[in-house]
Parts: sequence; structure tokens; C-alpha cells
Amino acid sequence: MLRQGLPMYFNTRLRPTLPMKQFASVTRLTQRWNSASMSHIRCMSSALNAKGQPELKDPSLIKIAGFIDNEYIHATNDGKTFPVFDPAQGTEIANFPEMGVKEAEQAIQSAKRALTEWRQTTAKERGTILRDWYNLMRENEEDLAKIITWENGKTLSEAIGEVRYSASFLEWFSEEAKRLYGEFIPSPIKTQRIITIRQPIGVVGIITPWNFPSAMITRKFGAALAAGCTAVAKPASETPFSALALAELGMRAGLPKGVINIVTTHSNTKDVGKYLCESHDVAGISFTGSTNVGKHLLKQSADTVKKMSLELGGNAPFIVFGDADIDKAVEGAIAAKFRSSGQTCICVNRLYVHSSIKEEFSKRLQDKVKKFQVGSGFDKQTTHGPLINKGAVEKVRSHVEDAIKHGATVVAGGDSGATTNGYFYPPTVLIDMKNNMRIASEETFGPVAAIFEFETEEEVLKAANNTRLGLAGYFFSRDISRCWRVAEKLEVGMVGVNTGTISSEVFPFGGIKESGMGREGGRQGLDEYTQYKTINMGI
Ligand SMILES: NC(=O)c1ccc[n+]([C@@H]2O[C@H](COP(=O)([O-])OP(=O)(O)OC[C@H]3O[C@@H](n4cnc5c(N)ncnc54)[C@H](O)[C@@H]3O)[C@@H](O)[C@H]2O)c1
Ligand SMILES: O=CCCC(=O)O
Repeated sequence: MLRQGLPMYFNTRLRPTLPMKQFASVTRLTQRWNSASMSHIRCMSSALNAKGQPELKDPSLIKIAGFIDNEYIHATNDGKTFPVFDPAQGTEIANFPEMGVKEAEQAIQSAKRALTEWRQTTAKERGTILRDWYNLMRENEEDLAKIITWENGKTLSEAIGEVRYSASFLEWFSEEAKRLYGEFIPSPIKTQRIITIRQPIGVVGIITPWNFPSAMITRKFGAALAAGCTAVAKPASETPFSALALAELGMRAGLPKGVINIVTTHSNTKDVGKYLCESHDVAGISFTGSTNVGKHLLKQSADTVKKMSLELGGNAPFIVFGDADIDKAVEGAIAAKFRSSGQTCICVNRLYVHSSIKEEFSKRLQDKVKKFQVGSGFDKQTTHGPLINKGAVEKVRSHVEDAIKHGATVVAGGDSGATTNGYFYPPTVLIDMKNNMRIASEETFGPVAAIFEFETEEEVLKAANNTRLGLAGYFFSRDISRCWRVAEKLEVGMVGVNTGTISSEVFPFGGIKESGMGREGGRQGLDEYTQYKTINMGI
């Protein structure tokens, strides 16, 4: 059962929604916090089989390899590999081939060869393959979800949600492929007729983060392939399994050789990134990740004047006005703040609550947060999984310590000082936040709800917009005039009004300012992978 009104992929119930019986058989003990008492409870699961892998209906979806020309590359010539870790246990789970510039070039050439025929296919033909790929994802969604939980740590219910979200991009673009319309433009000259057509840009380089190991890839593959482009993808080295499972299903759906290629790398990431940016055979780069890396890729791509799509970091404000429905605002804050343990680009970073309701709001929020169960994503009791790695935990800890040092008060969670093998940080609520604290200006990317108090609409808009980032923003109010006013004045690419869940395949997702350029999803998603050609015909 889903909570009413929320799509499955944004389910934030305190209990997972999957038919969990099928996962319960594979659980065993590990550690968990109870964030109310901050004590340890040794009652968690790992869900792995004797090979240390999740038990899948189709184990062949687990590939430890790169993927070029529809072939798995299990090892590079020099035999170098990089490790992948299970964030819930801190243990190494696989060693992937450390590919480099040589393999990146092979992948680019494979994509270039494939482009010749792929761009000539009809939209219907491309749409059919994308649709079959979507169907295969849905048929294998439990397996794909287990792979996500294994490598990323998010709960199985969140992972199922991600698989459905991820598949929805293939479905959406299988349909949008057919709507790549051109235009007829009335000519000012009697003897001429003008039309525009839209053509694929060519081979695209795709670089994706670990926080949505599946959805950030299909959001790009779906649009690129629908437009007639071919692709070379470099998934995050923390989470390569999902990308390879997608490639396997894509091949089964009928993707011809070379249409998608996957380069796995960790130590050579910078070199591979630079190579993709500087290659004359790559027409565009689509990147999702941090603002700093995005800026770097933009600079590197300048000399070859590439088409760039950059989905970068956020610092989302969440404003609760005095006239808001407090229960709905708390529910929205939980969805927008604690999804994926706070590790999404559109997660709330700063909660601004009007002084007249701040006590009530923070009390209701902390009561809910104290009920969260932190632990392995495979455990059916877990509501919030681990962070991706040690560095992420340290960043969150340093943000909380900085806030406390400058006068913030912890009212839920906080660091217990407990040690675990996995990368956990307890969901935390801070009040008495001030603008001189790091959280006010830096993306925390973790499970910390930081509450600032405000008095006037003008003051809160100024504070909310006082950042170089502008991805998402949220606010709650029952005043319709204010809703329009604030939605228009927030300097962000996406606004949630009286809701904490905004993502969807059907609308343009993206940011302004240093949160990026371009849009993914929606009909606009195809713009990143197509260019207009104007044909002026004398008659
Ligand atoms: N706007 C969005 O849609 C969106 C979505 C998800 C994540 N994000 C942002 O991503 C960040 C978290 O993800 P992250 O830590 O994986 O980001 P990151 O920028 O460190 O890494 C993202 C990807 O870039 C690769 N990379 C890193 N350095 C590179 C380089 N020099 N050249 C080429 N590739 C390089 C990584 O290996 C990974 O594949 C957050 O800031 C988050 O807000 C944004
Ligand atoms: O983390 C960024 C992507 C999140 C989403 O698509 O909802």
C-alpha cells in the first residue's frame, strides 16, 4: 500500500512498502541506532548470500565489468581494479576494472560507429526498444532494487521507488521520441519555404552520481537515445552495479552494439572526464553531480564548444509561513528533507519557520524523526539507510558540530559517538539556527533538518535567495496570493508549493544560478540531445 497521494518512488512512510516477506528470509544481524535514545540496538540485516551478493531471481544482472560494443570488459590490460563498498557494513563487495583513457576512446569509437545507423532509425523503432527496456526494468524491479540497496544503502522500499522512477524515464522518452516535431515558418520571400527539423547532436558523454545509481542514468539515456544519439556513460565509482544491470536489460531489449557504452573507473575519473570533454567525437556532455565538478567539466569542454547539460548541487530552502497547515508542512518537510537519508540534490537544506508556529512545528517534526529507524536498507524495520561513505558522515558531523558551536540546539538525533562498521548518521533536528553557520550556505547532503526562525515574507525570501545555488525550493502557505508571489520570487528552477515531493519524469527538472543549465525529463528533456536545422527552400 502506498501512502495516498504520493507516487511509489517518493514513499516516505516510516515502514517500507514492499511485500517484505520476500526479503525477510535473507536477513541477519548487524547494528542499528534508535535515534530517540541514541543507543545501539544490534538487530539489523545484511541480506547477502554466501557469495556476499544479494539473492536475485536473475543473478546474471550482477556484472562486474565495463561495457563496450555490447561486450562486457571484465579486465583491463594492466589488470587494475577499484573497490566498491557496501555502505551499510563498510565492507568491500567487488573490484571493478579500472578503465582509463584507452577504454574511453574505445567506447567513444563504438558509440560513433553505432550512431550512423541509430540516428537513421525511425522514432517509432527507437521508442519500441525504449519501451521494451522499460518493461524489462519493471519485470526485474525487485532484483534491480536489491542491487541499489546493496551498493547505495537506501532502503528497499526507496530502491523500488527509484527503479520505478528510473524506468519511467524510459517509458516517457519512448513516447516523446515520436513528438520530435519541426516547424513550418512563413517566409517573407514569396519564392521560398522554410522549415526546421530536429536532429540528434551525436555521441554524448554521460557522467552520473551515486545517489540515484539507476534513475540519473536513465534520465539521460532515455532522452539521448530517443533523440537518436548514442552514449558513453561513466557511472559513479561508488555505484557501478546498477549501470551494468541497466546495460544488460538494454541489450536484452534490443539495443544495437555501441548505442550505449559504460566506462568504469575510479582513479582515472579525472582523465576519463577530460577525455570525454575534449574529444571532437563527443558532441555533448550531460553531467549530474556537484557544482565544482560541473564547473570544471564546463571549462574543459569550452575548446570543443560542446552542448552541456549540468544538473548540479542544491541548497533548498523550505519555508513554513504562519498560515500553513502545520501537519502537512511537517509531512512535506520529512519527505523533502529525509528522502534517501538527506542525500538528494533537491533535499531541504534550510528550514525557515515563522516565529508564531516554530515551537509547534519543531515539536511535531522532532516527534516523527525520533521514530525513524536507522540501519541496513535490507532490514524491513529500517526507515533510513546509511550515508554513502565515511566522508559523507564526516561532512554531516562537521556541519552539526559547527552549528552547535555557533549556538544551535539539537532536539532530535545528534551524534551519539557510537561506532558502527557502516556509514550511519542519526536523523537530526536542529533549532536556533543562524546565518553564520555552515549549513546556511553549504549543501549538507545528509539527514539534518536545520530550523531557522523568521518574521516577514520579505525577510525570508531574502534569506532563501541568499545563495549561489538555485535548484529546488519549497513553501507552505494557505494564502493563494502569497503562493503565487513566493513561487515567482524564489530563485530556483523548481518549486514545491504545499508539497515536499516534486520530482517526476513528466516535467523539466533542473536548476538556475550555479545549480546548473539545461533540463531533464518533460518534453524539454529532448532539447539537450537535439539541434535545430533550418531548411530554406526556393521553389
Ligand atoms: N541537480 C541534480 O539533478 C543532481 C542530482 C544528483 C546529485 N546532484 C549533486 O551531486 C552531488 C553529490 O554527488 P557526488 O558526490 O557523486 O558528486 P561528484 O560531482 O563528486 O560526482 C559526480 C560524478 O562525477 C564524477 N567526477 C568526479 N570528479 C570528476 C572529474 N574531475 N571529471 C569527471 N568526472 C568526475 C564522479 O565520479 C561521479 O561519477 C551533490 O552536490 C548533489 O546535489 C545533483
Ligand atoms: O538527487 C537528485 C535527483 C533527485 C530527483 O530526481 O528527485
